[in-house]
Amino acid sequence: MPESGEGVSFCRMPKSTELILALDVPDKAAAIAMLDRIGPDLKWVKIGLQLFVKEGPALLDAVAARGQSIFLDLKLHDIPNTVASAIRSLAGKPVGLLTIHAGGGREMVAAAAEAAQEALPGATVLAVTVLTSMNRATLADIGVDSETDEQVLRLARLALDGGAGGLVCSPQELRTLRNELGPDAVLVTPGIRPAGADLNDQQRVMTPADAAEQGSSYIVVGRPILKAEDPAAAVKAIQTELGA
Ligand SMILES: O=c1ccn([C@@H]2O[C@H](COP(=O)(O)O)[C@@H](O)[C@H]2O)c(=O)[nH]1
Repeated sequence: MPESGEGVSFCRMPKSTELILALDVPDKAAAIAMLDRIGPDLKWVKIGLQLFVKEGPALLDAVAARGQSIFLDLKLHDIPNTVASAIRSLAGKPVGLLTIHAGGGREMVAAAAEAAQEALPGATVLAVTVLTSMNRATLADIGVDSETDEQVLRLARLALDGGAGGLVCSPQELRTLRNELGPDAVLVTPGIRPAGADLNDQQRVMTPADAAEQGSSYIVVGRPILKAEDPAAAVKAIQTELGA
């Protein structure tokens, strides 16, 4: 819970911020080549839809065998039974973090959390709040007439109430969520761009250093590393920004 002193409210922060590489490459060969180029200093790798759809669950074992922890970013969003069944299909796989969409509702989140407890003990189910590629206008397009941070907070409360172990949000909501949830909440933030980097399709962004300062548990970075001339140097530069 937030602390306050002499009328000023402030929030304690998590001890450190870890980098997760979004391994958005076409296939296993490209994935392994990229991990070889980056080397052993990277602890966390995010496998998303592009790579998982192409290679299937066996890829998880191949990456884990290299000693890296896996964030499986499937953003599951379906009726509760289907989401729970998909998670049960992952039983025994080396997954440390797994995403579902908070927008699937409380029952879906609860079914996912329960299935993960059985099938993936030790994994944290993260609920995606509002995608970092969205803003006030694109939320309005889908009929959500709220400020982005209000919608993030609404979905965050629902997801944690339903049993999610953490949240995916943009770094721009970190201050609000830390104040609300305290230092122990797992807050994972894509939408990270080193100063001067191309935003691509991201809308709600922040630099690695600022996201760390605002209390991100894990930052997720893809294209600024994958497209860099020297991905290992890009990883090192970000880790240095994080104070690692
Ligand atoms: O709200 C979200 C949720 C997930 N992502 C994922 O993170 C990476 C970001 O990649 P960049 O190349 O650094 O933009 C990507 O895999 C997304 O699927 C997100 O961006 N926003």
